[in-house]
Amino acid sequence: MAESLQITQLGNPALRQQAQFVDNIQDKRLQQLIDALIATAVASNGVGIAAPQVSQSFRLFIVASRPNLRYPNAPQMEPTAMINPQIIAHSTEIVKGWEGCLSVPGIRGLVPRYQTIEVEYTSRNSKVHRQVFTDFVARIFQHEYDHLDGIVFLDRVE
Ligand SMILES: O=C(O)C[C@@H](Cc1ccccc1)[C@H](O)SCc1ccccc1
Ligand SMILES: [Zn+2]
Repeated sequence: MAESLQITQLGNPALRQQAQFVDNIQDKRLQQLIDALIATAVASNGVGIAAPQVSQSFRLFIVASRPNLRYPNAPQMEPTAMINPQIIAHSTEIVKGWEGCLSVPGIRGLVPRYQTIEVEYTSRNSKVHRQVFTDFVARIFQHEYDHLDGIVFLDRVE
C-alpha cells in the first residue's frame, strides 16, 4: 500500500488552483499518484479525494463510496480513479445533503447537488467510461469535481 500524503487545508492557495488535463495516464508518476490518493482516502476514512487536495494540480480524483452514518444505504465501491472527468448531463432535480471535506476539518454543511448526473471519465487503464450516478455517489462526484476547479463545498452552502 502506498503511503498516504499530507492533505492541503483551506487557506493554502494550492487548493484553489484550476487543475490541468492529464495527457499521459500510463505515466509511472501518475500511476503512483493514483495509488497515493487511494491510500490517503482510505487512511482518512474518506469517500473521495481529489488531486488538488494533495497539492497536485491534475484533473483526477478518487470516488470510494461506502455505507456511512449519514448515508447508510450508500453503495460499497472499490476506490475508483476518475481521470479528466466530465459531467455530460444532469437532472433538474436538486437535493440538499450534508457534506464535509478533508481540507476543511470539523465543518459540515448542507449543500445542494444534482440528484442524478451522467458523467464521462477515463480510468487508470485508459478506458473511457460513461455512467449515470445518483444520490450519494452523484454527490461525491460533484464534490470532487468542484475541487478540480478550486471550489470547496463551503462555497455552495446556502
Ligand atoms: O474532501 C473530500 O473530498 C472528501 C469528502 C468527500 C465527501 C463528498 C460528499 C459528501 C461528503 C463527503 C469527505 O470529507 S470524506 C469524509 C466523509 C465520509 C462520509 C460522509 C461524509 C464525509
Ligand atoms: Zn473535499
